[in-house]
Amino acid sequence: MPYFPEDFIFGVATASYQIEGAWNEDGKGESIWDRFAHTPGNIQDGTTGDVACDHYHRFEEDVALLKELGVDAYRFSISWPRIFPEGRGRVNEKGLDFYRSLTGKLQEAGIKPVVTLYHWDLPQKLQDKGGWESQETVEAFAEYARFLFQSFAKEVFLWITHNEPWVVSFVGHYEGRHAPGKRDFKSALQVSRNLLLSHGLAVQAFREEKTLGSIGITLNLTPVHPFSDSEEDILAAKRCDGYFNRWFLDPLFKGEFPEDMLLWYEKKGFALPQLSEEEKSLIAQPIDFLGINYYFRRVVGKGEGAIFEVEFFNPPQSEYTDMGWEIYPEGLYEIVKRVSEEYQPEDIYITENGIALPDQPDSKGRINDQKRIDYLRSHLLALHRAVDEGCPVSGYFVWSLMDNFEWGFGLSKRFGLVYVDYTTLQRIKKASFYWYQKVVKSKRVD
Ligand SMILES: OC[C@@H]1[C@@H](O)[C@H](O)[C@@H](O)c2[nH]c(CCc3ccccc3)c[n+]21
Repeated sequence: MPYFPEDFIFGVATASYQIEGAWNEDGKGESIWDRFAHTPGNIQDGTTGDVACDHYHRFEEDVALLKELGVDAYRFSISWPRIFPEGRGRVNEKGLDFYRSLTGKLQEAGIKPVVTLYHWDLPQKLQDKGGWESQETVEAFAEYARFLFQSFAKEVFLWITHNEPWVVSFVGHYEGRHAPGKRDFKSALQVSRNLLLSHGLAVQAFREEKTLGSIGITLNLTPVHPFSDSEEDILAAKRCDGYFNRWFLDPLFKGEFPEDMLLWYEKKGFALPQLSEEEKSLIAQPIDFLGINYYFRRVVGKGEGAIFEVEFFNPPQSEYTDMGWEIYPEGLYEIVKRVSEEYQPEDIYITENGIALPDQPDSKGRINDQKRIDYLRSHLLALHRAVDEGCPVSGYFVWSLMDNFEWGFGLSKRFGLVYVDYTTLQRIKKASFYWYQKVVKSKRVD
């Protein structure tokens, strides 16, 4: 019966734009996701985060759910434009008050706050001046981070500078499926560089302000397997591993972008200016932990696709989630082992893992999401193997506490341990809520 260490942290995760609503209340400035979701055609089901779970007004009820769940920690993100409506300069006191109230309620409930500084909702005013392609946003982020370290100097357990710089860079600026909806590979490369620089400046500010707690960054990492053992499929998998994983892991832990990827991009006409020695040491300064978001693996082979010349495969014998993602629990073990051995992070937290299912209440209003219980169990067992083999993993956060606004898919994808009825905003605890409650209490997965 696998037990996790007594001090292992079990939590759940959310993000500001996905749950808060109150998109233009109490002095909050517009974010790029407000703009993106208000632009017809961008969100598959035509919904927006204008209300979402209305967490801004219902946070006390939601903290009560967290207390009932019994989690050790709760990961949430701070909405930058709620604090600085124009991105920098004027502070919106009511925005700051909201997060003071939230952290106060968490403290009362004995739950450790885990704060993500940036989970994609950039102030629109900064986007109007170039967004993450611009040095101004890099500097504004450092000011925003420093202000939060000063404002919450003692009450935060973990600080995460960025959530998934890969998604911000390539889904937001190359694939165009996320805000700001650009489709320009050169912009995506420039954005990835600026996100890393802004991360470095924030870590520096954290150390200078002598803020309590730990600081790190969260990456979405996916094992990449070749479709066959042909030379060209193996090379395609290596390219994809560089694109999805090593592009951020190498600069953060080795101070260099991966050489093979720089050469490949140059060959494709996208030369990235060299990082100066100072920039390399800024990006690669020591962090206290690496956050890993794990959901699925990728299986690839040689393809004619434009920049990467790869083709993605969906193994027919696997099961898939409501997002169309393969269910592959061993991938969590694989990625933790690989990162531990190749990059030797100080510490690792699994900052997201979860599954979207077409959850609906039955005739008695119950939601028996057994498939979510099976998904979480299999991934926790895979994680336990890595912990048992000595990998430095200190915690695990389920995505998500409750159903919420799933970016380009809107409100149609449900990841929560708690169901949200978007017409009444009623919260309904799913079967997985009670299952996870027992895991958190016993530190055991059976
Ligand atoms: O999709 C579920 C969650 C999002 O709701 C979180 O905000 C985000 O941090 C997050 N990342 C991933 C995996 C990476 C990914 C994101 C978007 C598209 C494809 C893969 C899954 N999720």
